[in-house]
Amino acid sequence: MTEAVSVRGLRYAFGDTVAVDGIDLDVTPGEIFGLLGPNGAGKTTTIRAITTLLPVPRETVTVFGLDVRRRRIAVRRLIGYVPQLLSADGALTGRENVSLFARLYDVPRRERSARVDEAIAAMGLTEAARRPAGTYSGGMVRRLELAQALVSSPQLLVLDEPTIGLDPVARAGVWERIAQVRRETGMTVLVTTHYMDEAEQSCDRVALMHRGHIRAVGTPAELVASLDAAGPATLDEVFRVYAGDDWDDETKGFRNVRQTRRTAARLG
Ligand SMILES: Nc1ncnc2c1ncn2[C@@H]1O[C@H](COP(=O)(O)OP(=O)(O)OP(=O)(O)O)[C@@H](O)[C@H]1O
Repeated sequence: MTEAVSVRGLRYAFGDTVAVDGIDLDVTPGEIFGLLGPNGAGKTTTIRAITTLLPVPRETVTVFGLDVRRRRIAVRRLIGYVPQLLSADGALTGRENVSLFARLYDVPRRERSARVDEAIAAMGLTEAARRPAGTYSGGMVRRLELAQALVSSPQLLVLDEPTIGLDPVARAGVWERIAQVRRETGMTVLVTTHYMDEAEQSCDRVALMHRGHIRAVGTPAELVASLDAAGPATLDEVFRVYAGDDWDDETKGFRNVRQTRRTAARLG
């Protein structure tokens, strides 16, 4: 089977700073895959390589079998990308914002209006679409940005920290919409986040990234089970083992978490 994303030995440095240090990664078509890690782990750099925005060597990254270096334009047509800092134009209505992207993505004129309406509806913004985006809440702006990315009907939706800075209700709303789109279209979703609880609930598989390396890959349940904790562990705890202060001494990290959990269990 052709993977939606395949990364082999990707390394990327900004001067002396090695942001990504030789990672391998496979994203299966149709899954919601979470790339998790703290600030500076290398998540955004990885995403930018996958979305053709960084010059990477040939045969290190493919998207649906297409090499991102050699087939840049074809790859871009397959991807809907919502970067961290994108923002909608507050002076335009929601619908105008999405229409702008439909034109940018070259959505055929005949289909444009229907596709704009579909993307807006998928993000639950039909009522609000006539209002200027400047009147939207943070969660609505994020959902509008998702609608912008969806209007080209991408096969791979790439989201960099889609819920950062949102309140818990708005965060849940964004994830609900992402899950719904995946259910209805079978679209592959690659998402970065540092909210472990969200990843645990919403991602089929996750990769834990730390200091440019991928430390573990699996379903949230597999990773939690791998911790061998005394009581039910959370992905947050798994992550702390891999990315916490104890990371330099892995064994000690595992022992510490187990110890903490045993103590907690004893204390009731
Ligand atoms: N344009 C750049 N120039 C120099 N260094 C950079 C640049 N972009 C990223 N870096 C460095 O590369 C490393 C990885 O950054 P990256 O943005 O990929 O991490 P991240 O996991 O996405 O974190 P964040 O969530 O904070 O964006 C960091 O040490 C960062 O300072």
